[in-house]
Amino acid sequence: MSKLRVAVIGAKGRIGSEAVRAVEAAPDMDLVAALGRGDELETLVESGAQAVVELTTPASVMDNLDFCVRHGIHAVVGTTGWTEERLGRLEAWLKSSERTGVLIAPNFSIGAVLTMHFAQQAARYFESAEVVELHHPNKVDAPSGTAIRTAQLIASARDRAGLPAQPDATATALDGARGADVDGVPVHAVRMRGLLAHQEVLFGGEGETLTIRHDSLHHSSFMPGILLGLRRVVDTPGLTFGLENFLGLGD
Ligand SMILES: NC(=O)C1=CN([C@@H]2O[C@H](COP(=O)(O)OP(=O)(O)OC[C@H]3O[C@@H](n4cnc5c(N)ncnc54)[C@H](O)[C@@H]3O)[C@@H](O)[C@H]2O)C=CC1
Ligand SMILES: O=C(O)C1=N[C@H](C(=O)O)C[C@H](O)C1
Repeated sequence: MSKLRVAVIGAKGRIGSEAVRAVEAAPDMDLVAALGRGDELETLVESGAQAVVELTTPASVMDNLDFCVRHGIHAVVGTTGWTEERLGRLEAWLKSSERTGVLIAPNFSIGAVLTMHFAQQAARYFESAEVVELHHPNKVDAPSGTAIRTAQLIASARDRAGLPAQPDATATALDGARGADVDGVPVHAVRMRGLLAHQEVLFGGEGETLTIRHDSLHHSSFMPGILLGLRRVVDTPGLTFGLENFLGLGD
C-alpha cells in the first residue's frame, strides 16, 4: 500500500518539530515537506503532499488553510484561535473543494479529549463549574484553545439541562480576578516556567466538589492524536472539529 505523503507547516516550532519526528517514524507515512516561517506554500504542491499538519500561529493559520483547501490538500490543525467567524470562512472554502477534509483539534492528547468528554458529562449535575488551564510561559494565546472548548462544552450541557446562571455574589473585583467569561463559565489561565500543558475542570455542588485534571508532560502526548487525525482526515471530507469524532466519542 502506498504511504501517505505528509507535510508539516510550523515545522521548527515546539510541537511542529515533534510532529516532524512522529511523521518520519510512522511506517505508513512519508514526510515530503517541512515548512517554517517564510517558506513558500507552493512547496506543498511541488512535493505532492496529500495532507498537512498545521501547527503555526492564529495569525498564519487561515492563509495556510486557504492554500491547502484550494489545492485539495487535507489538513490536521492544532493551531488555536478559532472563532465562529473563522470556522464559517473555512466551511465556505471547503464547500467548493468537495473531497478535502480538515480536522481542527483543540487538543490532540487522549487525556485532554477525555477531560473534555467527562466534563461535558458532569456539567449538568453541578451548580458551579470553572476551568483552570496552566501552560508554559512561551504560549502566546490565553486562555488556551482547549480551555475555551471545554468551557463551551460545559456551557452547552448546562444549557441543555436548563441550569440557571452560576451562583456568584462577587460585587467588587480587580479586573481579571474572576477569569475570562466563556459562555458563563469562568476560565483562568496560569503561565509558569516548568509547566507544559495542564488543565483542571472544577465542579461544585451542595457539600461536594469534583475536579478533573489532565497533564501533558511532554509534546509526545500530542503525537498519537496527530497521526490518527492524518489517517482519518483523508477519508473524511469537510470540517471535523475535535479529535473526539475520530475516537468514537463524538455526539
Ligand atoms: N491542538 C493541540 O493539541 C496543540 C496545539 N498547539 C498549538 O499549536 C500552535 C503552535 O504551538 P507551538 O509549537 O508551541 O508554538 P511555536 O511558537 O513553538 O511554533 C510555531 C511555529 O510556527 C512558525 N510559523 C508561524 N507562521 C508560519 C507560517 N506562515 N508558515 C510556516 N511556519 C510558521 C513559527 O515560526 C514557529 O516556528 C499554537 O497555536 C498552540 O496553541 C500546541 C500544542 C498542542
Ligand atoms: O500552546 C500549547 O502548548 C498548547 N496549545 C493548545 C491549546 O491552546 O489548547 C493545546 C495544549 O493545551 C498545548
